Amino acid sequence: MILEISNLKKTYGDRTVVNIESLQINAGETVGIVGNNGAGKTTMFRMVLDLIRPTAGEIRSKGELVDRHDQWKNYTASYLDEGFLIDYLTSEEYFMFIGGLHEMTAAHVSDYLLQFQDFFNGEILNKGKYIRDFSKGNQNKIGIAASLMQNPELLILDEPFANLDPTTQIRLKTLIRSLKEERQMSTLISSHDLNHVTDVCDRIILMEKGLIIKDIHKTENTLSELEAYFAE
Ligand SMILES: Nc1ncnc2c1ncn2[C@@H]1O[C@H](COP(=O)(O)OP(=O)(O)OP(=O)(O)O)[C@@H](O)[C@H]1O
Repeated sequence: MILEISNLKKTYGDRTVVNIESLQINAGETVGIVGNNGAGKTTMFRMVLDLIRPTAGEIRSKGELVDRHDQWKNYTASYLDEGFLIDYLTSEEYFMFIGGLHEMTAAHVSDYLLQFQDFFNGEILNKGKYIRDFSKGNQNKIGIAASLMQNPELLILDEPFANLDPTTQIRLKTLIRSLKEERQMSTLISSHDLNHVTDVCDRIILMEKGLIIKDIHKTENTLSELEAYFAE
């Protein structure tokens, strides 16, 4: 079990925005989190990554409480938003910086980036631009590629398909699938794109007002089931 959540609550004032009794994520699963604006997806991710403190409850990664231990940081990578980037660096400088944190040499970083040629689609490297001057979609690509530099066992992405062009959306799905197959990587993806998320995930969790309303193992009916739910 890579992640185990129990009785997790986050309250702001008198509003409970996350209220998850129990959720378990198994190693190798690709899990999509769907739900309308304000459902609590990002807040849940922030608690899982120990970026904000729960009001109550526990989050364990491989059995260890994430707010008490650091071991999970060695195998957990994430890209939630552009706040994860360093906007006054160029993309190359940023990759070198992140690579340095993982004890990669400059040559190793350059070599690593070769596999992202398709994903970057010629828009990321050698542009002589600071990260702040890239489009949101291209910032996404930089953040996702950088998050994967540590060879994570668990990857957490917040709305990764938003702002990506259709070609890159498809390439991102291919990338996630191949990392699952090659390395048994587990992925948590929040998304408003029901098509992409049901396509790439084996399990879909539907949240509403902080609660888990459905936890579905994907079948050929899942997309239409979700579409019917959101059409109501
Ligand atoms: N720091 C905060 N103070 C007060 N309320 C907050 C805070 N952070 C989040 N919220 C509220 O918590 C609720 C859940 O927000 P969250 O961003 O987790 O939802 P989400 O499912 O990620 O939504 P979206 O699909 O719009 O990204 C929202 O109503 C939001 O306004």
